[in-house]
Amino acid sequence: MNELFPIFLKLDRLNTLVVGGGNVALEKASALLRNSPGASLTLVAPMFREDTLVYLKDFPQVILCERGFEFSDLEGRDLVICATDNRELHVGIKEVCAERHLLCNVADTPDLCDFYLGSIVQKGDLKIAISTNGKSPTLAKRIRAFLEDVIPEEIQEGLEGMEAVRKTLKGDFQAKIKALNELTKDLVFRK
Ligand SMILES: C[C@@]1(CC(=O)O)C2=NC(=C\c3[nH]c(c(CCC(=O)O)c3CC(=O)O)Cc3[nH]c(c(CC(=O)O)c3CCC(=O)O)/C=C3\N/C(=C\2)[C@@H](CCC(=O)O)[C@]3(C)CC(=O)O)/[C@H]1CCC(=O)O
Ligand SMILES: NC(=O)c1ccc[n+]([C@@H]2O[C@H](COP(=O)([O-])OP(=O)(O)OC[C@H]3O[C@@H](n4cnc5c(N)ncnc54)[C@H](O)[C@@H]3O)[C@@H](O)[C@H]2O)c1
Repeated sequence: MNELFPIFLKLDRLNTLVVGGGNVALEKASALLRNSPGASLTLVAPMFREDTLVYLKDFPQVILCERGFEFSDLEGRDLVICATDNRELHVGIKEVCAERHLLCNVADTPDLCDFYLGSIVQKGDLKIAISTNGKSPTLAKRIRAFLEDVIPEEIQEGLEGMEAVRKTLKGDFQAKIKALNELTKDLVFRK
């Protein structure tokens, strides 16, 4: 059984640190920024790969610190993602994060993670997060691609229609739920 609990974070209100500036750091930072372009994000690394620098150019709020990680970098953070090539450093950072009740993800190291990144399907306002409980990120990627393909773009119109209706509904909470269930009961998605 997958016992992970998914939540949807407002990353523009949280302060996230990515330790590392190479391929894996780019993968994790781009996963965050693809979903939350306004994410408040800092990367610290003595070396930033060209690809990372090019990608991050489009996100002026992202702060780059070109030096080795220091424990003071953890001050004021809400989330930390370790993505360097130094495992001992990751173990040390994870330890201090635990002491400070800071949520920490160590890329590709499930044992050290408080949370995993998921595979994310996005269609307008609809977002679906997929987890395989760490069993197979590749399968998660395949399922994402499948869902992206079968969920129609028109889902956004449906969502906007429902939003408009729910704003106009009068009556008590139970009556609203009944009306909304009635409205959506025959909804079938076809491509
Ligand atoms: C979803 C996604 C999010 C993201 O990172 O953005 C993500 N990994 C992605 C891709 C991917 N990662 C890897 C491959 C190579 C093929 C393969 O191994 O399958 C591919 C596929 C590819 O790149 O094509 C390597 C890998 N990953 C982990 C390990 C360690 C281990 O399993 O022990 C190793 C071996 C490293 C090594 O060999 O040394 C571990 C984790 N990777 C997770 C997330 C978490 C579990 C998510 C879940 O429950 O499914 C978890 C536990 C922790 C974390 O990192 O958060 C993103 C897909 C985005 C998308 O396209 O939709
Ligand atoms: N590239 C991949 O897709 C991949 C896949 C599986 C596993 N890995 C493993 O993941 C690790 C990272 O891979 P990568 O390709 O991102 O490497 P990389 O060389 O591109 O990046 C490593 C980053 O870590 C930074 N770093 C090193 N010491 C640091 C410190 N003290 N403080 C802050 N940053 C520091 C470096 O400056 C660099 O930016 C490696 O151990 C690699 O074997 C990589």
